Amino acid sequence: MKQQNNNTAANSFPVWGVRGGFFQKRLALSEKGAKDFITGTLFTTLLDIALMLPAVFIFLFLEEYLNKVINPSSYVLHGFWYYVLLGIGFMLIMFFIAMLQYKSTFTTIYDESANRRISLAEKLRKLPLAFFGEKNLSDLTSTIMNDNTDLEHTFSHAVPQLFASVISIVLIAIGLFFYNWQLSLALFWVVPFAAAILFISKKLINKENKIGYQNKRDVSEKIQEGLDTIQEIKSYNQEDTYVEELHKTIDTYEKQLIRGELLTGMLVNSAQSFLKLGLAGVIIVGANMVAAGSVSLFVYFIFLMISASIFNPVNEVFNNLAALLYLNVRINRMNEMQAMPIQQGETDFKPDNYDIEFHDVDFSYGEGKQVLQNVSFTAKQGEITALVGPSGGGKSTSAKLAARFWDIGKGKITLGKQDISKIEPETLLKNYSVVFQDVVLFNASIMDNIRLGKRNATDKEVMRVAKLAQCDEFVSKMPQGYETVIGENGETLSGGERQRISIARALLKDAPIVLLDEATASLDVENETKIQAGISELIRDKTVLIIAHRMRTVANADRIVVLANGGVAETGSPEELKNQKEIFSKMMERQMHPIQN
Ligand SMILES: Nc1ncnc2c1ncn2[C@@H]1O[C@H](COP(=O)(O)OP(=O)(O)OP(=O)(O)O)[C@@H](O)[C@H]1O
Repeated sequence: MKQQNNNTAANSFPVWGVRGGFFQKRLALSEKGAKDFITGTLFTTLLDIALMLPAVFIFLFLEEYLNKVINPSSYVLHGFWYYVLLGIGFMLIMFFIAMLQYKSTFTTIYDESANRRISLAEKLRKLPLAFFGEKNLSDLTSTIMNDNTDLEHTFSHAVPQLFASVISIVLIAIGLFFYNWQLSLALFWVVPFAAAILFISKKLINKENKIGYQNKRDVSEKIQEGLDTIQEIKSYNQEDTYVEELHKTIDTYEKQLIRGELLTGMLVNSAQSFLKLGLAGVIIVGANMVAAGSVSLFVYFIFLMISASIFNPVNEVFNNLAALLYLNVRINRMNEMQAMPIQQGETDFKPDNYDIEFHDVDFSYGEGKQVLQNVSFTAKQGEITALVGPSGGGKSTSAKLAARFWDIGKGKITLGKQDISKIEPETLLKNYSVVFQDVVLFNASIMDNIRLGKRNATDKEVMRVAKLAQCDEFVSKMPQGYETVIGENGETLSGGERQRISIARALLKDAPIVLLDEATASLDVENETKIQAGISELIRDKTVLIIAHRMRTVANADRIVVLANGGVAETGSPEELKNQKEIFSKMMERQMHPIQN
């Protein structure tokens, strides 16, 4: 069974070409979100039109009663209570439309925003590790959290209002032109000019927005960098330099913000002021028409009332103009993330055996230098294969490639004769227990941290593997034993304790392939010896790929692969390689007699 295409996998984000597809693509909405957006816009339009009801009420009332004052013999059809009921009716209509508009824009937008965040997080989960090497993590968090929060605001306030004000003004304008085209012309002549001001200024504001967005990201990256490297900053007395750089970055952002606000404010104010000329037009033209007797005082009065409030929704749009123009920048960022290619493959994977074979593998990280070249070796099931060699030779890279953390450039890596690049990464990784030197722990209890290896493991199972991994010794000294919470990334533990938890986790997972990359490097010799029993259980009958700088750790391996300068320099049993007197034997010598060397 082939894994679903990335675009359809998570909450249909975004599926082009279906109904509402235009809004989906343009506004980075889900299929449901696009439909909700259309409903929200319709209700906002209805509300904008309903806001004219007080004017309609006054129109109807005055038409009847003013007529009576001017012409006492005229007949009054409706009494006082009719107008009381009509007023209440209009108020109820406005109330219900406002309620529906609120629900269809605000409530649904927050649902959509939650879905969008989940969808982006889901996408991130599926991206290859290569992606995270190239991207700044604070930038990704900022896209998922901050950009989405800003979009929430823009989608609930500005975007439906933008569409609604255009639709409602066109509809009201058509009605008014039929009623009195001269006064309507006096009111609406300003619209094309105000639109032109905005259209022309859009480019300017967009340019400022782009710079402002980049500056904002620079600030959050700088803060993140400071937090990540706080230890180094303190130990090398770099506080002043860091604070100075942070000041500079914030200063640039602040200046840009002020420049952007001034520009937007200036352009928006000129467009808003221009719209006011519509009311002035009605006052002047209407007064002349009343004087000439071509329009009644009453119609003039009604037009004045409508003119005073008809552009209110547009002003609301103008007030959110910067956010509206920012929309594109943010949506492009999200679409960019959604469009990133993910690793795909078969989800139905049942190999005959668990031999890992590298066939002429070439690999480089991104555009950088070639890290592996023509690497070929086999790690057999039931055997321990040790990768050794000088630092930077490509050992960790090979171990990670064996689990498809990255995809290779040339050649092939197979597991049980099946090409791993054709197997869906999560399916593949179910077959691996991995212990790296950089252990990642969660701010949870020790029990839960170990249970990560097998979610449904009982407490008894967890304790058994914890004992094998020599966790008992330090856990028994903790206040709540296995229930002790170990802080963010296990900050309350030593390096060796963290590694033991990681080994217990791998023991619990009990997968057929075991990758141990400097898994015991942080342990002292005594603890490493004690833990060997646990490791022996972990690796029994499995395919084991082990990386260690300590030669005593790899001395019991069945096969040694020496990686140097990105290629396989030697391969054979430890005994064979010792006799060859090349890299491996020299490394052994050097560690056994460090002084002579
Ligand atoms: N994420 C990465 N992005 C770019 N280059 C990398 C990355 N990881 C490793 N490299 C480079 O790839 C080469 C091989 O690194 P690798 O970690 O595989 O070596 P190693 O043999 O495991 O070294 P060591 O014994 O020091 O751990 C090195 O030149 C290293 O700088």
